[in-house]
Amino acid sequence: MSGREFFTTRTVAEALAGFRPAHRTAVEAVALSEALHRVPAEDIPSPHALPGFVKSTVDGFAVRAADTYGASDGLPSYLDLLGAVRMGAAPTVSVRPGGCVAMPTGGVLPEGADAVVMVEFTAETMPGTIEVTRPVAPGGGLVRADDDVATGAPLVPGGRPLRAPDLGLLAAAGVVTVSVHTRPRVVIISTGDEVVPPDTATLAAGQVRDATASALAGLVLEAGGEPVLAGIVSDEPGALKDKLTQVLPGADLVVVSAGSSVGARDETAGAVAAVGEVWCHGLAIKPGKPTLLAECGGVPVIGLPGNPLSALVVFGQIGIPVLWRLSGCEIPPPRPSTRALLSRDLASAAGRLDVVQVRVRDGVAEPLFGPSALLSVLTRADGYVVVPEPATGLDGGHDVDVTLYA
Ligand SMILES: Nc1nc2c(c(=O)[nH]1)N[C@H]1C(S)=C(S)[C@@H](COP(=O)(O)OP(=O)(O)OC[C@H]3O[C@@H](n4cnc5c(N)ncnc54)[C@H](O)[C@@H]3O)O[C@H]1N2
Ligand code: MOO
Repeated sequence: MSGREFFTTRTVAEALAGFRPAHRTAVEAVALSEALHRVPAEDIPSPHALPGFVKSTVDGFAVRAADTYGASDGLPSYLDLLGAVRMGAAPTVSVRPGGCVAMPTGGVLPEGADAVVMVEFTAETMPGTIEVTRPVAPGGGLVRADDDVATGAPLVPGGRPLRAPDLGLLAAAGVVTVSVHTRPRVVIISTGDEVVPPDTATLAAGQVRDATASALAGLVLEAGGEPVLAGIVSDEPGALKDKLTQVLPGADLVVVSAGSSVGARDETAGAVAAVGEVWCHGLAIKPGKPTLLAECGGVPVIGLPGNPLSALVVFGQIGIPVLWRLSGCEIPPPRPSTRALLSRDLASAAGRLDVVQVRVRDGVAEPLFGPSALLSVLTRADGYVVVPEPATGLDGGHDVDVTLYA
């Protein structure tokens, strides 16, 4: 052990508030079919009012509301049937006092009418005469031309990933291409002389297959980024610096796993300092203390702990919020969560954020313990519980928030 230590330890809250790259990815036009989960750079205004015409919301008869006032089973109103509106076509008749026009749901309200009475409250007692047994107020049974969206009003907000209904509203307004931020290119570098590619059939003593890069690539995809696997870099002095110099020009974010601790061969801090500026080295989080945050020529660089479990936890807490910001996402999607009864006490240190993996069964959250050298804890977990920075622990027997894995 060299006697080196973490010099610039920060809390997770400080990192989320202070490690906020100014860089945003470029904007590109994409077809609606490609736009799910992409982030519009700005509000997208509606070129037209929606639905665009006064539209019946029920099957029934277009009427003048005043002609139905006081109508009841005992004392119905009788109206002359003047014609019918066809779906998808302009009305060819108008409604005069004492008259009505048959309406399908979704039809255009004819001139002269101000409401639609539902067919359930009518009967054709004689051919051409409609009996109405319930009054309808003006505006009843219809939506106005701009009730959904007014001309020029935003269809969807900028800075929020597009959801399925957003695509529907854009399509309804005839907006078939949208300007969205490009997916951040996240370059993933694994380091360590012992780390070999996952397709290595037989391991020599002490070798491990690269678990972290594949898992990080999955997290990047889930968060809307484009993972770029840049391979495994040896612990040889200078190798990581050369790799960083090579990948930085094409990267929006660089993630380096392992080599962030304080051991004699831990190279990340030196390599990053040679090409940029270290923002913090050491994060008050468990697991994941050996984390390094840096900026190299405007590109954020995250040095993750070597243990894959710790690397994934830190990427979830810090890397994904950074990725969202890079992609122009000012309104991050909420992570799925549930409330569950914590089965036992959790101890923590004040000032440190603890991320505890849990299984959730029948509303009870059972912590999964084990050294962070064991990755399978994450595959067995249903989610995690956070012990926030100010707390010294959480008491068992109380409900806690569990963030769920999708
Ligand atoms: N004296 C101290 N020693 C350690 C501390 C500390 O604070 N003081 N922290 C421990 C913690 S916690 C972790 S996490 C590790 C992090 O160290 P490094 O970031 O330098 O990572 P390595 O030592 O290179 O690797 C740790 C472990 O993970 C395995 N590994 C690395 N990369 C991969 C990969 N891509 N896929 C699968 N497994 C990987 C590596 O073989 C090691 O077993 O430091 C502790 N020590
Ligand atoms: O932080 Mo280590 O990252 O606890 O396994």
